[in-house]
Amino acid sequence: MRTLQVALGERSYPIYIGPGLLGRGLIGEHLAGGRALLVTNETVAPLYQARAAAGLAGCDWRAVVLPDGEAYKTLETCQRVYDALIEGQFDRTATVVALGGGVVGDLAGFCAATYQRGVGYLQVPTTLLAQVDSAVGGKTGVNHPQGKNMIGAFHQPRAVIADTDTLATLPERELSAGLAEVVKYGLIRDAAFFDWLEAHAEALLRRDPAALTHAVAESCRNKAEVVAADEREAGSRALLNLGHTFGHAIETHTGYSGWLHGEAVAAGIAMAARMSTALGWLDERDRARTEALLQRLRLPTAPPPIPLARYRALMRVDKKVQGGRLRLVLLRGIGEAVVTAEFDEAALERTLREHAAAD
Ligand SMILES: NC(=O)c1ccc[n+]([C@@H]2O[C@H](COP(=O)([O-])OP(=O)(O)OC[C@H]3O[C@@H](n4cnc5c(N)ncnc54)[C@H](O)[C@@H]3O)[C@@H](O)[C@H]2O)c1
Ligand SMILES: O=C(O)C(=O)C[C@@H](O)[C@H](O)[C@H](O)COP(=O)(O)O
Ligand SMILES: [Zn+2]
Repeated sequence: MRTLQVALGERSYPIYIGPGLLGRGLIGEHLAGGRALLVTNETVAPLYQARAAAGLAGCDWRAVVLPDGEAYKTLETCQRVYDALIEGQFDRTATVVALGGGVVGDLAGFCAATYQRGVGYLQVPTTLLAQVDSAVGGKTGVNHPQGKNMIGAFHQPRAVIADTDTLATLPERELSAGLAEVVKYGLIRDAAFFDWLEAHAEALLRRDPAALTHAVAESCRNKAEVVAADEREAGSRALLNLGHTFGHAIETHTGYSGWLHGEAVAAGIAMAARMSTALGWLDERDRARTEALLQRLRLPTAPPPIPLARYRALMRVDKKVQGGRLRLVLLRGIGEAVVTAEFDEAALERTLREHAAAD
């Protein structure tokens, strides 16, 4: 087992990474003596609820099983979690245990942040995307029909327990989606990790355990450092949004179904790279390396056709907009990104026009 730490003073917490962690009692050890509500979904429950129950042996807990899918990451679904907490007479010593992918983690974390003005929660991620990204850092929330993650709260978990055995049952498409966020860390701050990903793309796709564990651990290390430096995204944390302004627009446009978050982020990263090259900031060789790696990982590098005016409007529904000005994460090189509003609009226009549908 690897253990990392997210260093946030009194809100610091461990990230455990390794095989066989679900049944090892780690969940029970982090309940701080209170009762637990396990939040999971209809796909994950039959696969892993029994193993999580072994990790909760001797504890007082119950479960709520939600419908599966990004389209259910809504306030309406939160209501089901609140109902379970109230019907189960959970008090402020309760711990919410999020067992599942990023949808379950974001939603259960938000319920924990808001139930009785805030109770503790544990992230027990079972997708690659959740293990490398969403379980770490305390961004919780749900979608609004007009914009991704528009309702939410910063609320750090008490621990992250990433059992890498769960990745064995992940559909191939979901594995690739998680790899999009892994590539992101290489691009924004870790050129050596990007080189490693180029050398190990096939090993990752065939789920070589050592390669997957390394990818999870290096991703968590990078994310923990970024979050520790800027917990509430006053500045540098926004780099973790590489590709997301383009990508969230795809997810909203498609009604949170059809495109996976990681797929939309991959297309968004490729678009951010093209725009960076159009601005003269990223050389063509590094842009081509970026696109080639995403493609080898079986990820899309272009958005679906979206009318230009709609794409522009969707991109403005973004938490990085300040004073009406769009800010984007753009690349200066592999391993070097900036968040900026200072770019030539023509480069953005050109990037959007390349793929736009007729208005
Ligand atoms: N909070 C953050 O910092 C952050 C970061 C990145 C992404 N996100 C959010 O995370 C979400 C995407 O997360 P995701 O990619 O995990 O999607 P997801 O939660 O929808 O999970 C993907 C699919 O895999 C299934 N699944 C989960 N574990 C499985 C397993 N071990 N075996 C088989 N199937 C399994 C799920 O039921 C689902 O059908 C988006 O809502 C995104 O906005 C949040
Ligand atoms: O943790 C962060 O910060 C991120 O930006 C990670 C992203 O991968 C994630 O998709 C996040 O939810 C996007 O944040 P948002 O603030 O743009 O909704
Ligand atoms: Zn993301």
